[in-house]
Amino acid sequence: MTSVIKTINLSRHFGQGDTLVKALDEVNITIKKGEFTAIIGPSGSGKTTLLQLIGGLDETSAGNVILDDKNISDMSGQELSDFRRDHIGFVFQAYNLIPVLSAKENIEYIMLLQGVSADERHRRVEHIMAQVGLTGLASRRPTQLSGGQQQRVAIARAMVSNPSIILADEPTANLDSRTGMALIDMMKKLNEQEQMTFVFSTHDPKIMESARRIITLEDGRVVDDFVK
Ligand SMILES: Nc1ncnc2c1ncn2[C@@H]1O[C@H](COP(=O)(O)OP(=O)(O)OP(=O)(O)O)[C@@H](O)[C@H]1O
Repeated sequence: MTSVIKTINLSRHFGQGDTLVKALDEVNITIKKGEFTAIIGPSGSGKTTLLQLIGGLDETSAGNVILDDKNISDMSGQELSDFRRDHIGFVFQAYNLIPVLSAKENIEYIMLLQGVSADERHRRVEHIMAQVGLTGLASRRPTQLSGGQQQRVAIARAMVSNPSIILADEPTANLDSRTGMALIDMMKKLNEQEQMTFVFSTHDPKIMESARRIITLEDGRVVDDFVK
């Protein structure tokens, strides 16, 4: 299998001297196409930092991130933002839904930026909304949807333009455990059907169990990497 994500001695430090925090410390991970991987670890262990660096949302202190055989650490701002748009789907708290847009418009947004035709956008939105169980809710604004439905919109939005990688930072946080599990089962199904690579962080032991690979971070280092 091809490797989609590779980190080489990836480090991210914050502060200096007495206040130096090694949020990530020489992390080497290879994730292959179609893997469904959970990143776990105690609070402050570096999960969000790792997902942000893999997604090109933050700058490395040292080391490299290779996505689809391209070194994103070498890319300029515009090149990186185009690459992100075309290769990565984000389900991040900071990238939440746009409140003034309907569910359908939120999902369509990136395809508009990509210049996808109206017919094709419509076709893809209908398809993905059915896949994530949102049929009939297209015209609702985020505030008119439950937390679980909003997360489904966020996942549909991340997946609709067929990125090779989906990065999700605690996608089930703020959901009750049944809704959280249903959401993870849906992600897993999509992962199996579409062969997209999923990497997500979680604190929830039940969610961890449903991952096929679990990478554990502690103090910015990989302390365990377990494939079922
Ligand atoms: N912008 C920043 N400035 C300074 N320190 C930071 C910054 N971002 C993260 N850190 C520190 O880096 C370490 C890793 O943080 P990170 O958010 O990646 O952890 P996490 O495993 O995602 O935690 P949580 O489970 O609580 O979300 C922490 O010690 C954190 O305080």
